[in-house]
Amino acid sequence: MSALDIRIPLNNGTSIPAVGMGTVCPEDKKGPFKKAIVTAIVDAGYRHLDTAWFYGVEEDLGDILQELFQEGKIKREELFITTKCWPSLWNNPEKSLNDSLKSLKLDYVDLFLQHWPLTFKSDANGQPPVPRDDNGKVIFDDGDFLDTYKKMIDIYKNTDKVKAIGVSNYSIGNLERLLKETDVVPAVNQFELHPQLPLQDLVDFCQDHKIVVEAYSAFGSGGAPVTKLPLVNELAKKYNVTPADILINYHTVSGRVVLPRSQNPERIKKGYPKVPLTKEDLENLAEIGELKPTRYIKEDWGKDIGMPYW
Ligand SMILES: NC(=O)C1=CN([C@@H]2O[C@H](COP(=O)(O)OP(=O)(O)OC[C@H]3O[C@@H](n4cnc5c(N)ncnc54)[C@H](OP(=O)(O)O)[C@@H]3O)[C@@H](O)[C@H]2O)C=CC1
Ligand SMILES: O=C1O[C@H](CO)[C@@H](O)[C@@H]1O
Repeated sequence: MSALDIRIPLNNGTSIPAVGMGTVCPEDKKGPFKKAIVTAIVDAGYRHLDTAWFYGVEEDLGDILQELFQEGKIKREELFITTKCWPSLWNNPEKSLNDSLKSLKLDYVDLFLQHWPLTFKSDANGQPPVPRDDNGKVIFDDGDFLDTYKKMIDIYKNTDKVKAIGVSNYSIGNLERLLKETDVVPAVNQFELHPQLPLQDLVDFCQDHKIVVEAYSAFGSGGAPVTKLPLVNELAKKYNVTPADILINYHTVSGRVVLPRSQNPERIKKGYPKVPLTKEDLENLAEIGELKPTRYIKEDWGKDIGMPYW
């Protein structure tokens, strides 16, 4: 039984595979990228890819997908593909989406996210992606971050380019504003989440409003520090699985999506078995972060968005 086979219903009547392959690709891993994606889809059975305009991988990903489609290894409709609008294109999400579709060589994505509730002051092509002044400080635009989501609603309602829309890195306060001022509840909210950062209030808020939670950096990002926690390793021994399996199931047994990244074909091929974590296991895991919250992705532009423990 594989966690890769679990699907979670979305509030637009479709569903999403609970485990999605993360596609952030460090510069030194660009070589193994193709092998990683092909292994994920063909050998491991991943059906969900999480990418973004910002990641700089969409052109390569598009080439890889075309090859797989042409070889008959997978069909477009069997895949769930997410992309995201970066804050440097906050006032033109349609351009962000069109750029992504062109690079990915796709007609539509299954999910289009606002990457951050932020506005950067960049040019009409979204360059530079992160504008900074001479002191290195991020240059924000004076627009309203919610305008991006409002324009995404227009795309959702008036085109066939996206099956669902959602948000990422939205705090409770940002979601409250969105729910008050717009008429499309985001299908998902994607944010950092793992036993060292359980964010139970935000998770509950999302689930109460039928917004599926997507966990990013579930291993703690580069070097996978969360896999090294003693309790995670004890549970791995108890269930005869790997620490990574425990961290994936921490989300999937709770009805959440999780987006692991790996460039290691052996790890990818193995996939993730279902692990019957108990309520007590989940509470003990979350207690780690309740006692000592630890966030691994602490981009300087994110410190004022209202997310706890920045
Ligand atoms: N919306 C947003 O703002 C953000 C979204 N994301 C999304 O989430 C995805 C994942 O998050 P990310 O921060 O990239 O990284 P992860 O938390 O998934 O960690 C990746 C690291 O874990 C290692 N790893 C993978 N599998 C295992 C394993 N079985 N055992 C031990 N180590 C392992 C990888 O090494 P190796 O390659 O050698 O296996 C790599 O060093 C991103 O790719 C992106 O799609 C991420 C950050 C922000
Ligand atoms: O999605 C994202 O990935 C990077 C970090 O890996 C982060 O800045 C961005 O939101």
